Amino acid sequence: MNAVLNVAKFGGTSVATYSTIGNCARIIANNTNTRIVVVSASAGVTNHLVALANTALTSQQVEEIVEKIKVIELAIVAQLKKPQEVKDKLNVLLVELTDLAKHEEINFRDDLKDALVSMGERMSSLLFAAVLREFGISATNFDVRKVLRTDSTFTQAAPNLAVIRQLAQALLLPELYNSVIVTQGFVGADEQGRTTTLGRGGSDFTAALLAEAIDAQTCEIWTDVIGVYTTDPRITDKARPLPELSFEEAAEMATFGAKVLHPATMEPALRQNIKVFVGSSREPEKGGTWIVRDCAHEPAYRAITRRKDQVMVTVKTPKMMYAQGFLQSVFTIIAKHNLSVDLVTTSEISVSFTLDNPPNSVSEKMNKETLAELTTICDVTIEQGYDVVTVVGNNMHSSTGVSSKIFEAVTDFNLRMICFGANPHNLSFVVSNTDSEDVVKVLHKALFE
Ligand SMILES: Nc1ncnc2c1ncn2[C@@H]1O[C@H](COP(=O)(O)OP(=O)(O)O)[C@@H](O)[C@H]1O
Ligand SMILES: N[C@@H](CC(=O)OP(=O)(O)O)C(=O)O
Repeated sequence: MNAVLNVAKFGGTSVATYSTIGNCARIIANNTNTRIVVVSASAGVTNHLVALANTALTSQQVEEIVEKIKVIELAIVAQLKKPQEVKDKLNVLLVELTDLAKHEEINFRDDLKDALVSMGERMSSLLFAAVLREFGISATNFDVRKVLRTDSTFTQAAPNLAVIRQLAQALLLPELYNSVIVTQGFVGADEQGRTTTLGRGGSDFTAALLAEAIDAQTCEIWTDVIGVYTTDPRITDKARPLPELSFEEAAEMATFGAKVLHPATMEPALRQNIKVFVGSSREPEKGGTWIVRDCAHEPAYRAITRRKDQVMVTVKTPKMMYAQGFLQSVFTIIAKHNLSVDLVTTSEISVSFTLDNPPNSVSEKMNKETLAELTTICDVTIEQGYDVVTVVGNNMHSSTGVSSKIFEAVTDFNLRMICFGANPHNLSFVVSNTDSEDVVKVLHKALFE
């Protein structure tokens, strides 16, 4: 067995067509250490599946969406030289998908939703392995549910690290001698064997978890950009790729909106010191970003991120001046509903905090329930229409002149809340969603151009 193991993850755009999978095949062939390949669903497929799972649709609308998924999958099959065996297996999966989509309880049962939404990765991994074999790479499609044990929090499942390690060492490691293992990102199974998912964008997390479980030294995230940039290149064409980042900086960027990485990806990397590479599967020769424990440089400003759709909650009670347990009661309610609070400020009688509010998600429903419960103990004001813009860097709170440069840049904007992170890597602003793009641009100009 290779002394050095690499896990390579390919995202939705890399797995979109026969030709983009061909690019991935060349990347895999170029690194003999790559023994596990984690794939996402082909671009667009998970969105279609989420629509099927979460929307009340007529049977004709269901048929139309299923048809769109079939078109994506069958376009890949159509280019295989020997399609028949794969076609038969794909048809079995498409029948399972259609049955789930038509299930009368699909919009109400999270276990069924996860079973349905996982189908994208189950199909793409089948096709991906077949394309690899046509490129002369010995490849086997492996059902990740045999090893990726999670709890039963459907749609946002949490991994059971000890069981994953044990199962991966027993079932996955021996397989790596024979061929490259192609498996599904984003998908897991609970103790009863029911399919779970790790939350949108969770394939990066799967790759890092499997890398940790098999003691891999590196984990590659292949996507549609040539690394992690100073800010989302879709916001400004002045954004530039970063050669190097620390685990902490990357975790902060992911948490505060850099979609290129799932927020939990850095946890396994940090625990086991696994170097993470981010690069473009279309242009691998252009290099990418290495995320490592110790960087050669720790600049004051590394990057700017934006996290959209934040809800700002202010809770107020005159009792706070006397009641020591008030803050605890508020955060107990928040924790009970599994909501994560990002930014917090307090005054004598009020506390303001932001909650993430992605549309059409479970947390939107939970937000409503949480707020109803909060109103039983205090006055609650909810403000919507905010984004959080974050400057990620190092020692921003203690270096002279660093924060003043940031504040000077944003002086023309109304800043609803300002927060230095509890760690030295983060300075965040809550701003109106109509301003956030401009705030990112002026900060980028001031700090990086
Ligand atoms: N700081 C950043 N650096 C690079 N890409 C970023 C950053 N912030 C946001 N992105 C966005 O992340 C996208 C890649 O993530 P994603 O679409 O989830 O890819 P994949 O499907 O390969 O997982 C890029 O196209 C880019 O627009
Ligand atoms: N397919 C899932 C998981 C994922 O990580 O996808 P991607 O790597 O394309 O962001 C999603 O769309 O959420």
